[in-house]
Amino acid sequence: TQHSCITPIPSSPYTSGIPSWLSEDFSCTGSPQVWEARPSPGKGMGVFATKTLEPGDIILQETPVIRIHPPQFRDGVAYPLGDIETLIRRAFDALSDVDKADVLSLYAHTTSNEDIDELVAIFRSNAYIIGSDNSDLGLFPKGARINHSCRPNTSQVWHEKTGKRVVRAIKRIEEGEEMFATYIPLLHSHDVRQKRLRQYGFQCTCEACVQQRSAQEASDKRRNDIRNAFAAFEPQLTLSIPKSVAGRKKAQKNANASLELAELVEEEGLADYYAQAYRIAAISHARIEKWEPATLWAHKAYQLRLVENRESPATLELQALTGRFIEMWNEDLRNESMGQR
Ligand SMILES: C[S@@+](CC[C@H](N)C(=O)[O-])C[C@H]1O[C@@H](n2cnc3c(N)ncnc32)[C@H](O)[C@@H]1O
Repeated sequence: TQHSCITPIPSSPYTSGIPSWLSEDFSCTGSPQVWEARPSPGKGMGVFATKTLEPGDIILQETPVIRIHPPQFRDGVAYPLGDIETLIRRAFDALSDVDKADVLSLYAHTTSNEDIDELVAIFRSNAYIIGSDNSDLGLFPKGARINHSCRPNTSQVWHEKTGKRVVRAIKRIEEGEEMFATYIPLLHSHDVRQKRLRQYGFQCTCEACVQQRSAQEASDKRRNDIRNAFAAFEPQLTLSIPKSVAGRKKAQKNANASLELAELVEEEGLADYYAQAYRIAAISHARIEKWEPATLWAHKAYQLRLVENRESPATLELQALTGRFIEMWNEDLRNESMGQR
C-alpha cells in the first residue's frame, strides 16, 4: 500500500516535451486519512493533521456533493442567493439520505433579521467556486470544515478533468496542527481582509489577525509592497534582453528587486504566492543573462506549480522556461571551460 502522497518530481524532466508520467492520471490511492475534524476553539469545527505533512502532500480529494451552475455568476461579485435557491433545492432533493445528512450538518451563518432558506445559508457559508472558468459553485462536506486563515497552510485546486477538488499542504504541517485555507485574496491589509470576511459572517481570529499592532502594521506593509511589486513587474516579464545601457541598468535593478520580493513573500508566509514570486525572480535574472539563478528560480516555481496541476499552462510555461535557462547556463559553462583551456 502507498502511505504517502507526494507527487514525484523528477530531477531532470525538462529535456523533451512532457514526460510520460506527467500525462498519466496521477491519483493518490490507498493513502490513510491524514486529517480529522474536531472543534477548533472559537471557530466551530476545524480540520487537524493526524500526521506530519510536507508541502505538496495531498490532504484530501473530494467530489462536490452538490454542483450548480448559477446563470450569470461572476467570480468576485456577490450573487443574489434567492435566484439559486431552486437550483440548490433541486440538487439536494436528488441526494441520498447519507449525503443529505452530511449537507445539513454543515455550519450555516445567519443573522437574526434575515429570512433565508437553510440550504442557501449552508451554501453561503461553505460553497467554493469551481469549474474551468470559475462559473460553478460546489459544496464539499469534508473540505468545508477547513477554517480560514490569512496565512494559510493549505491550498486547493479544482481539477475539471477528474471533477475533484484537491487540497494540499503548502507548508509543513505538524501532527495535531490545524489546517487552514483562505476564503479571500490575501494581498490586502488587515482591515480590508476583515471587511471581506465579515461578508461571511465572522471576525477572523487567525494568527495573522491577532498579532500585536506593530506586527500587524509590518504585515500590512509587506502585503501592500508585495501587491505593488507584482503589479509593477507584470509589464517587465518578457524574455527580451535589454540592449541599451539604461535598459540593462534597469534590468539589473529589477533582478535585485525580484530577490527582495521573493524574500518578502516568504517572510509574510504567503505560500500561495511563492510560485508567482519565484517566476518573477527567474525571468528577471534571465533578462540580465544570469542563467544559473534564472534556472534555479524557474525550477523552484516549476516544482510548486507541478504539484498543483501537472498540465496547467502555468506549469508547462515554467517547464519550458527551466529547460531553456538550463541550456543557456550549460552554454555559459562550456564557454567558461573553453576559455580556461
Ligand atoms: C466553511 S466553514 C468552516 C468550518 C466551520 N468552522 C464548521 O464548524 O463547520 C466557515 C465558518 O467557520 C468559522 N471560521 C472559519 N475561519 C475562521 C476564522 N479564521 N476565525 C473565526 N471563525 C472562523 C466561521 O464561523 C465561518 O463562517
